[in-house]
Amino acid sequence: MVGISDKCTEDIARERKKCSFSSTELTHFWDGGVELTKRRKLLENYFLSDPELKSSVPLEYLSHKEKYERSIKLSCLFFKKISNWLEHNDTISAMEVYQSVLGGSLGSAVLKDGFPFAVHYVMFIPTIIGQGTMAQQAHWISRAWNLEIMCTYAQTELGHGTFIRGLETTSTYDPDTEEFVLHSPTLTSYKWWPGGLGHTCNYAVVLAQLYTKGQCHGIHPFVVQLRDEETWMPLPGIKIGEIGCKLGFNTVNNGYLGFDHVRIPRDRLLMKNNKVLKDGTYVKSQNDKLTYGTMIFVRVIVVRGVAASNLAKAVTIATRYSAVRRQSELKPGEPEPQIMEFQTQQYKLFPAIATVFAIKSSATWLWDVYNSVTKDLDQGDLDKLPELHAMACCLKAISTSDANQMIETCRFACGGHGYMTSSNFPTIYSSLTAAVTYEGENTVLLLQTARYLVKAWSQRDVTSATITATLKYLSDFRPSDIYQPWSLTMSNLAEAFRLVAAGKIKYCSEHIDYLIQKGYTSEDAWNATSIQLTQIAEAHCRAFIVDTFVKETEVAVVSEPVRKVLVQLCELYSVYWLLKNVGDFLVYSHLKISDVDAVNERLAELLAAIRPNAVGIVDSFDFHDDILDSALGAYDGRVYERIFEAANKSPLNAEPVNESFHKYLKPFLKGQM
Ligand SMILES: CC/C=C\C/C=C\C/C=C\CCCC(=O)SCCNC(=O)CCNC(=O)[C@H](O)C(C)(C)COP(=O)(O)OP(=O)(O)OC[C@H]1O[C@@H](n2cnc3c(N)ncnc32)[C@H](O)[C@@H]1OP(=O)(O)O
Ligand SMILES: Cc1cc2nc3c(=O)[nH]c(=O)nc-3n(C[C@H](O)[C@H](O)[C@H](O)COP(=O)(O)OP(=O)(O)OC[C@H]3O[C@@H](n4cnc5c(N)ncnc54)[C@H](O)[C@@H]3O)c2cc1C
Repeated sequence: MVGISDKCTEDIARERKKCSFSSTELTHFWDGGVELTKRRKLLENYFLSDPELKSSVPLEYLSHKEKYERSIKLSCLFFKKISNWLEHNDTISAMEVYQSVLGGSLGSAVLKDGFPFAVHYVMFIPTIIGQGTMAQQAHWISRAWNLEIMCTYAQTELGHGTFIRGLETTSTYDPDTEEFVLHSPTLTSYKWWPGGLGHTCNYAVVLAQLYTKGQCHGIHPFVVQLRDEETWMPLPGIKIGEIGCKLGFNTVNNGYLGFDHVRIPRDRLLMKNNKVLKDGTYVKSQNDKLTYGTMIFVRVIVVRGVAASNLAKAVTIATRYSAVRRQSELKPGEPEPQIMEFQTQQYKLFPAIATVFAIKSSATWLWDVYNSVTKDLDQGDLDKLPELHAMACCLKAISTSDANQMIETCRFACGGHGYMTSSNFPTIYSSLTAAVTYEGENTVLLLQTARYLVKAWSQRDVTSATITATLKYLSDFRPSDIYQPWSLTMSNLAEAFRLVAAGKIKYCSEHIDYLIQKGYTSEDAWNATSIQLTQIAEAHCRAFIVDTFVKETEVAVVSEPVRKVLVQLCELYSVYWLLKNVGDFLVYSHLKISDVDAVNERLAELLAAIRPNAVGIVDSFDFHDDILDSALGAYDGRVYERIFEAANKSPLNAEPVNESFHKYLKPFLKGQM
């Protein structure tokens, strides 16, 4: 084995030497500034140097029960450590610490398969903030924040996840006792999926149909105690358990929950937006969609915290591996090349790198808009809520769906070794692919954005004076019939994406109108157009992402070599997605068949231009080896030794002959069985 390691480390060191820009500078850009890089590293050092948070046996070799028990032990140690940090350091805010633990990648170094406490922070506390009165916030946030109680968010039921108006759990107000009575009338009304619900949480926000004075007012959030605070026994009338093994998230303790006429006080209804008075009178808020606010928040944080972050990990592993893995021949008789020399390999990796940066720039925009709209909502101004909802839906859907496919491609790019658990692809993939479904299944979210776009199309002339920035291209739209020469400038590419989006929105709107004229109901016309409707949401989202990425490369405060890399990635993102949907560009933009060769040429040029910098670019994501947790992707490139070390952690290798030989195999082979 001597020599292999040296060769790999030499290969990867050579890659770093030929980099044309400062990887550290790009790290600062990625983190949002030098100071933020420093703070991230400080936190990583604090947590990752603690031997208590390290596990000797890899998670995959534990039983389901052992995995859960270890996840609780590690979560407690981890969150205790967070409290200690916050007590002794005031340089980094609590919000930032929790963001890097739950929303960044740090947590995954401790609990690979997810935290059973995550929903407590990511959904329960935000729901109390968004839906609770000041008094409710004071009470519940302080209890939850101080970890006196452990909570989850129970919305989805066995029968309904998407169509939340169809939830079946009831909460009926009894004015005589000033209580609500929670009940699960059917098996399908059982809550199903909430993170930590199984055995970890003793409180939950429960979404239930509110009945008062014999009338149903739709779904509302209630804080419900599920388990005794001392004994942790389920309270009377509460039927609770864990939902069993899943593709991933096996340490998240997703649970089920049913109610048998469980009584809770009136003030457990979160009443910031809607109220029930003591006598049972219902007081409605200005917009019933405010109840859906927590979902917007999670969609917003998933874009960067889940999609960009997991894709960045996957492409770091695959790119570093491609720099040290040698295979086949490019030219007869020459030494085996690094697999990254193959153009097809570059095509698997570099668009994924570009997508990470593209998602990140849109995620930053989304987070800023979320914060500004939240402030407006607090002042009673709901004007920008529809745009935020539409953009959160399509960005969550497109970012997770791109990351899902590209993580698989990164695994393919690593050949057989990518299939090993020690590559870390299985965990990265399983935690990301869950996000395609949770917090709004992606098709459903694209249709939400499409609904907004079709409405905007019909109003584009009337509202052009006040139209929001993300829709301005609709009021500016002129069909591309008039010949204009095609050019491969970034401004022309961005314009082409807008033309495709506008052209497809126009087509869908006209198709719906046509079907209605033919006698379809508007609902049937919508359903009969829904494949194209999901595509308009994607086209709108791509145009937005390209636009945002272009603007970011223009204004980024970086050196020219770094800007050059960003511009190449931005162009690659655009050219890659153009060629993936070339038919649309031929139909709706100024692109002509005779221009397509030049676009393909440009793709090849960009791949070749990015090639020497590829390792440097993924290095700039600056993943600590413990966070990447991959035999294929560690910084030093010692791939083969790590694969071997990981294999030897298999419990089967602890003894030379397994007892099953004596019990079964031997008798079988000797014909004695
Ligand atoms: C960084 C790390 C972070 C996280 C990772 C760690 C841990 C977390 C892991 C997992 C957590 C997962 C948690 C969950 O999954 S919780 C459950 C989430 N569930 C969903 O998302 C359900 C999806 N369904 C819906 O959102 C809705 O039901 C619907 C699909 C939108 C349909 O609702 P409906 O009432 O039928 O609405 P429509 O009739 O279609 O529309 C009416 C009207 O309302 C507008 N609308 C819809 N939703 C919202 C919203 N959220 N905010 C604002 N406005 C909304 C819609 O556009 C329409 O407007 P019109 O003007 O056109 O009438
Ligand atoms: C790992 C994980 C963690 C989760 N955590 C939580 C949690 O903490 N709390 C919680 O409450 N929930 C949680 N969920 C539940 C999650 O939010 C739902 O699974 C999700 O919203 C999808 O709903 P569904 O399962 O009912 O899918 P369905 O709606 O049944 O989807 C099935 C198919 O039907 C299609 N479909 C449905 N409606 C439409 C439509 N209107 N138009 C077109 N197609 C449609 C979908 O596109 C999909 O192809 C979690 C789920 C997972 C996987």
